[in-house]
Amino acid sequence: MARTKFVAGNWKMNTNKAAAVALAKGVADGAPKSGVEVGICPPFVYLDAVSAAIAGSPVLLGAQDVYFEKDGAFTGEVSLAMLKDLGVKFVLTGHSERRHVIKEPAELVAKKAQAIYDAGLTVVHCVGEKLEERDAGTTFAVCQKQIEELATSLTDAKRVVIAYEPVWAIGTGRTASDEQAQEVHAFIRDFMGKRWNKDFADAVRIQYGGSMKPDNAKGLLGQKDVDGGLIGGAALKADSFLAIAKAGL
Ligand SMILES: O=C[C@H](O)COP(=O)(O)O
Repeated sequence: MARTKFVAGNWKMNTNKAAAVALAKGVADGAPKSGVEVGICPPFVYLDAVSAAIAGSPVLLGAQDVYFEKDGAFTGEVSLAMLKDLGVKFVLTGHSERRHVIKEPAELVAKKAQAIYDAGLTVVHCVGEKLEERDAGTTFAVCQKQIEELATSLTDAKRVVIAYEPVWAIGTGRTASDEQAQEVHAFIRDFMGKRWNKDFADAVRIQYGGSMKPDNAKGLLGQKDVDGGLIGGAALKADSFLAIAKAGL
């Protein structure tokens, strides 16, 4: 099954309005028109400006988070309708910073993933073990439990993306080796084949995230089950982000 690679930049809580627009324009100007999908997730408050900056380009607009309710008294939250209004096509769920820093519980992650899918958008569901979990030999078990947050009623493989992000590799400069990444990606695909079915699992894209840079992207993206990347630090400069995206061609 040929899977088009998907490289997404997660800007996290970085940039200001002028920098966000300039970065978005830089990415839009240099993004490959085919062969690899490219997306960017600016902070909520810059989504509108970034949406305008990438209009007419192949770059997909993503959001870093969302709330699962449709509307109402949920102070500080942002709905899927609001995101769709601005042209958002995909939304992250279960990012390790939300799980471990913000302490978002698995039940809430699961509700968000379901709501994103039900709204017709793509879910980029992040999974990954902490260092102590890797050392304890529970990497596969942790990833499996986090994949199980997705209901099996999510059957459109085009709109389900998994991002495997070992927590010990995020923002640390310490990347999983090509072999370590491939081993977990293969496990995830195999597990998804059992939980959904093989056709679904063969079509789902599994991104790698965690200190992916231009110099290690080719090796990681060359692995059989690595279908793209979720990029943090290196996505804050258009040239390094585009170099990673082009490594996926
Ligand atoms: O969402 C992106 C990941 O957390 C990776 O971040 P990083 O590339 O800065 O390690």
